[in-house]
Amino acid sequence: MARSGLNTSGADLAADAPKPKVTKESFKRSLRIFRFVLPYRTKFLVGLLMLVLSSSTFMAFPWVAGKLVDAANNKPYVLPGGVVFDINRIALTLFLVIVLQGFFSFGRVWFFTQVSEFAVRDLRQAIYAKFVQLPIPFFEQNRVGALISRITSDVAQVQDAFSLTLAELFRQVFTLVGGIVFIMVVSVKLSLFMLITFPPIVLVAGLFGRKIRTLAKTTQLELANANVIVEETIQSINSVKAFTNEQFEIGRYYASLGRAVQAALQSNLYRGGFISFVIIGLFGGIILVLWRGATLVHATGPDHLEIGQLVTFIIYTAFIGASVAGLGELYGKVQSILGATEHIREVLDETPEPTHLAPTVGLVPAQISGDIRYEHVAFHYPTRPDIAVLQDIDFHIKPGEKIALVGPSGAGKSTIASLLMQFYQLSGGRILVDGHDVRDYDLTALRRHIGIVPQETLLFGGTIRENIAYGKPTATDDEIMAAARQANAWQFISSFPEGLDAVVGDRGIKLSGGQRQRVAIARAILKNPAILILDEATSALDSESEKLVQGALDELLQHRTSIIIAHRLSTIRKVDKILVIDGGRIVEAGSHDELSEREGGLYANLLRLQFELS
Ligand SMILES: Nc1ncnc2c1ncn2[C@@H]1O[C@H](COP(=O)(O)OP(=O)(O)OP(=O)(O)O)[C@@H](O)[C@H]1O
Repeated sequence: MARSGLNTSGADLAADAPKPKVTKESFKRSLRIFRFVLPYRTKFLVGLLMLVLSSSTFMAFPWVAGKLVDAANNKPYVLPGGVVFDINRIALTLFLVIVLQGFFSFGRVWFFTQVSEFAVRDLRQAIYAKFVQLPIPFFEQNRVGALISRITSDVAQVQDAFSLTLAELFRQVFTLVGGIVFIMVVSVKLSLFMLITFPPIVLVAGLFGRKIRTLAKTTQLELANANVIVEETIQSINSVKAFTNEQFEIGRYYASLGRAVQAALQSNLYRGGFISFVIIGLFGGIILVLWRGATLVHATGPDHLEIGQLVTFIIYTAFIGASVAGLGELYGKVQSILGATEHIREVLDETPEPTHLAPTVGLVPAQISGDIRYEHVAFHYPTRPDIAVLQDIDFHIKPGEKIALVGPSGAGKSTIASLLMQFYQLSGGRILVDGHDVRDYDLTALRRHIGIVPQETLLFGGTIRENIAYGKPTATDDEIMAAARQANAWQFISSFPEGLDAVVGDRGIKLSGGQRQRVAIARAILKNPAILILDEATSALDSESEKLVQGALDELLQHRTSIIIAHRLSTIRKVDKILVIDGGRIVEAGSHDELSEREGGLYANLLRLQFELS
């Protein structure tokens, strides 16, 4: 059976590629993600206003606090109109400033989080819609874990950006610029002295930051590798147990975690160094400024500073220091966000299959009779361009006819069938349905007329009803029950206390293989397609279930053009034609009787082999 899709292994780490540098270009590209905010721009603007107001009141605090110290020093503040502000009034103003700040901060959080929740919902929706509409080769070229992290962790980063990081970035820049303006107003001399201490701090912090980012990237990559192990083993837990490889997997995971921890420890060493550097630099700077400020308070003449002014100055200096440190941290965050938006953008920019287009593109047949013609079809999988999987496949099935594809494993049987569904582009030849090239049909319209019962049915985690109705979401209960009866499934469904509402468990694991298959058959009966692809897998069932499934299949096959991928030759004696496939070519064609009598033929050989085995 062709692996119809998900790439759960392989080594595509492209999706976890290093984060982009914060360049003008990357910034511009990721700004495109802001189109998801556009529908909520009013709320966003109100949030922005609240942010400006809360940052402004925050900046007013040191200034008013300085005036309070001056008032305590018998120098009350006098407004230009002559109104005197004594200690009580200034303290009251200070309180008012804080209350306002609290209010504006609430507004900022309230509006920004609303915008981020809605925008992120839309973003997730857009990514998911894109995922389900992307062609199968996309899923073969990307790892499931990496794709899931697009919609989980990458989106979470963007959510952070919308709700917190942006506001934080703005607040820090505002504090930095505002702080510098305010200290200049208080004392140019002291400000210049203070600013001399900053460039070295910023420079060293920048170097530190770069090192931390490289190390953090390694940690993330190692962690992602460890997560892939968890994901793969959980998805294939049966194989892990069957091969008694629990210890091996535990060891593999432990080793991978060990590498992640090593990388994290090294990164944290630098991170710790960075923090202590910022503390020492910051406080060292404050002490220097205090010392210089104290001498200015002591001095007389034009350089003299009031104590209140010094207090104001020191608090602003602390603000400035904190915002520089904060900006250093934010740089890393902005970088992660740019990385995340880049990943998301890549998915959103992928070209989807032309399904569900409105208006439709191409032929939209209300009915099809099911005449199928493969004309010199050649094909290779996009992931393996050098290997010709099919060559010169040429056959015709008349409406209502049944053909069987037989041949050794890996011969290309499932691939032939999946090409009818247009899961992949042909590399040569063409396929006609009712005389028209399949590419001329509207993709959704054509697929609606084709049903498939796969070799191994994975059900969705809901109820049996939901799983059967997947073939026709508008089906009534009566239709669902009728389909279940025809598929020989009603007997076991009605034996469950919850009947159709019985939950099938993740991927249908609460049902047996035969039961799952009958649910899949009921689903196909409900869909009622003109063309049916049947990947026979009755070999996995015991003879009782096989009889039930076979009965259900006979019911399903009636009056439909059918392509049966046969594994057990005993089940296809009645088909109109058998095509024997070997190495991607049709090597024999004919009825069962014709082929079984052909001396030295592949079919006759396969038949003898199976007969001997049974
Ligand atoms: N998604 C895929 N990507 C790349 N190669 C694939 C893919 N699916 C199948 N192949 C390769 O194409 C060839 C034909 O596979 P296909 O599944 O069509 O064979 P099959 O005859 O149906 O086999 P089986 O009877 O074992 O189901 C094989 O060599 C297989 O390895």
